[in-house]
Amino acid sequence: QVPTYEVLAMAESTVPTVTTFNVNFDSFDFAPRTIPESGTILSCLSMFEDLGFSSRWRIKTETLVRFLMMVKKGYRNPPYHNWMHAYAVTHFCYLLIKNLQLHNYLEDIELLALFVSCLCHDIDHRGTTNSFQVQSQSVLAALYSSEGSVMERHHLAQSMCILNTEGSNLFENLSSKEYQTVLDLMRDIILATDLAHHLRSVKEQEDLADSGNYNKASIPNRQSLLCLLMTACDLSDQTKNWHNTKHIASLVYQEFFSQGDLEKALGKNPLEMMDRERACIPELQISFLDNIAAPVYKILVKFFPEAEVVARNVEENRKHWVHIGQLLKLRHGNSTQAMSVEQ
Ligand SMILES: Cc1nc2ccc(C(=O)NCC(C)C)cc2n2c(-c3cc(OC(C)(C)C)ccc3Cl)nnc12
Ligand SMILES: [Mg+2]
Ligand SMILES: [Zn+2]
Repeated sequence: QVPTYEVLAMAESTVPTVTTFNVNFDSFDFAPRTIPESGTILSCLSMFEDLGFSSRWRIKTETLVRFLMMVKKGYRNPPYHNWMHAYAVTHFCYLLIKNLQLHNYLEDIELLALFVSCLCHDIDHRGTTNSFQVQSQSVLAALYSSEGSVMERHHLAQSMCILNTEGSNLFENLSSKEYQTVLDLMRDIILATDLAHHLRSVKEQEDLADSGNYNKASIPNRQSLLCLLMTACDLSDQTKNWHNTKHIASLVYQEFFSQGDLEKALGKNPLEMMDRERACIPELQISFLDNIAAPVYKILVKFFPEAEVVARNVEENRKHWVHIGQLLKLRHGNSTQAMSVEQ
């Protein structure tokens, strides 16, 4: 945790330009997890600058640095749902804004809300699912289970606390109307990161893309697109090279299997994907790509053909999983023992 004044000193002297980190920083092929965690705060600073948010919304560098440090500190350290996930998700949002002329589809304040939501969307995640909160009768379930989206409501509440803290309120110079709007948008966007919400909304997003009738003047159209873009950011590790994708799978299953261990200890039967005795990772990843990830990027490409490369990368990664699945079958017969991800 670099102390604020050091980051400030660095920031005040030169907020590094985005390409200071890597000339490829604004390309869909760039893997943000190659940035060391120690450089992520400054990298977020440079993304705010580069997107023109700091000047457009009169965000003081000092306030922005404090906000970023509070958000980063707000994340715990489970294998997957940690600060580096939030940073990678935020970087993909930066890529979308830089490469897809989103201002022709969304209002400026919606782009600000989307970008800040990416930073905050999983804050204080414990590495367990909504259903685990309910099963284990956690405090968060007691607070939010009647409304559903237990973890997402908590991520939102934590984000609001940071914005309400003196010195880290990013939106301090927005008008009261803008302020209310950006908070309402963050609520809709962060609640949209609940997988259950996504599965209910994806058909509508596909129909909108297929209709070719997207209308920037339509609030429901804009809301639908914002949810699609948020999910595309949340899953963006699947759009990078195989090395990245394989690494992410091992992080996700470390988290899932730990939850499965907890559920067994509670005398519950975990889902197969959470049970290290039963899960077959290649199979599970192929169905995750087919049923959840690939459809999101196919719809994205229908809206934005120039994003074609990300959908292609997802297909490439699927091929790798098929290959690994075949290798496993050859080596271990058809045993369904959970195998570490080889190669
Ligand atoms: C590599 C990778 N494998 C995954 C395998 C399975 C699942 C899973 O939840 N299956 C549940 C059954 C009922 C379908 C999620 C996986 N996953 C996510 C993810 C996405 C989420 O939700 C959004 C972003 C809205 C889609 C929420 C949480 C997570 Cl961990 N991120 N990366 C992964
Ligand atoms: Mg989440
Ligand atoms: Zn996430």
